[in-house]
Amino acid sequence: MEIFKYMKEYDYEQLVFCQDEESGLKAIIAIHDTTLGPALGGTRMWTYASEDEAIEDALRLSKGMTYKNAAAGLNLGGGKTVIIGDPKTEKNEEMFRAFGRYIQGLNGRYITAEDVGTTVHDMDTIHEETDYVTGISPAFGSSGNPSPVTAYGVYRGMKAAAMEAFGSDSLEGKVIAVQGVGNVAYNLCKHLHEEGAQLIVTDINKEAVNRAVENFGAKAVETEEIYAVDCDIYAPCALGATINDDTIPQIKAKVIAGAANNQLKEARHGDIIHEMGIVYTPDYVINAGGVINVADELYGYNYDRAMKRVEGLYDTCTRVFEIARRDNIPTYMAADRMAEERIEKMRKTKSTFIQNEHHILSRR
Ligand SMILES: NC(=O)c1ccc[n+]([C@@H]2O[C@H](COP(=O)([O-])OP(=O)(O)OC[C@H]3O[C@@H](n4cnc5c(N)ncnc54)[C@H](O)[C@@H]3O)[C@@H](O)[C@H]2O)c1
Ligand SMILES: CC(C)C[C@H](N)C(=O)O
Repeated sequence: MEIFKYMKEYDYEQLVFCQDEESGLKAIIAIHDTTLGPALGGTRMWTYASEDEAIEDALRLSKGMTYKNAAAGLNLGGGKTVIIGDPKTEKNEEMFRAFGRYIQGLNGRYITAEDVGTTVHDMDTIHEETDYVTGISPAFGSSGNPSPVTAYGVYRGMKAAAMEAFGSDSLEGKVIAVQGVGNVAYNLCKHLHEEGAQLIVTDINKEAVNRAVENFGAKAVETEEIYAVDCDIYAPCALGATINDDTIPQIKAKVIAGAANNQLKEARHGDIIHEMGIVYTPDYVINAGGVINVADELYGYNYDRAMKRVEGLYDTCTRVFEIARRDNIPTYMAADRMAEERIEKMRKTKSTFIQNEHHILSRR
């Protein structure tokens, strides 16, 4: 992989490789853009097939966080970490302590939180070494596990999408196909079940499926069957790239709205589903609840304030649909436009010189 070429193409600021032999830490922190503020984004632990795959994931996910934070109206830039390893068997305390020291070394340019493969407990361990970590235990006055809040945001965004597609935001009686019923999607299913939606679920983890079947009366299908089921809404809540050349021809849903990051395998897949008349709720807009929640910790965490902001994702999604209609473009492009406009405006404002008294002239 030609790293600098890739970084230049998408204007990345910094890539940090962190290694600690004793604990087995191999981490990559990617900082995409800090125009709006310090880069905030979670730490993913995953069994990557190669180092290139890990680097690419860190880069892609950190850029996603720049757009997510900008679209959510947060004064934060985008960053992300990937740790190479199996989160089930290769974690240890020293690893997260060593990683915490690397974060501390960035002196606030990057703030972390949970992502796939990491937990509140891991964030607490990082916190032993640095304050630049969110999503730690509520006992520290923090916001804890972001997943239930992400789920609430996805639920709100899904209602906005239903309004756009069906003319009503009620999800009662709607058939919703949920792919992956992990931390976020389990909580999402709860909201959907309470509103009277009918759920079809799948997961590679049978226990997760059984939980949704038992608690929410969901119908279970095999993992490869989920795309083709008869449903109103498809909710991708596992990993990315599930909207692709193979799956699109199978999809019967009129709405795609889910928690997963990087749902479109390539941008052109967003064009194809747009032409098919599917209302696609851009991933980084609808799944911003978790980051909105952890970002509130920067001001002294207040649950009600954070939830009110997450509730507003309904309006943010509606705004994206409006821009898409106004400019006659797919929704993924409308979301990018919204985020980029905000960053560009701030970039221009920041070009104004501010006396920061850092040089000697201001003191003589
Ligand atoms: N947790 C958050 O607050 C948050 C915030 C924003 C975005 N996201 C994104 O949402 C998605 C889900 O996050 P999570 O925290 O619930 O993760 P999770 O690991 O708890 O859940 C993911 C689930 O998907 C299942 N899965 C994996 N591959 C699958 C496949 N091929 N088919 C079906 N199921 C499969 C897993 O078994 C697991 O149960 C991720 O893409 C994550 O990046 C999460
Ligand atoms: C900061 C987090 C809660 C990050 C979350 N994993 C996301 O992708 O938005």
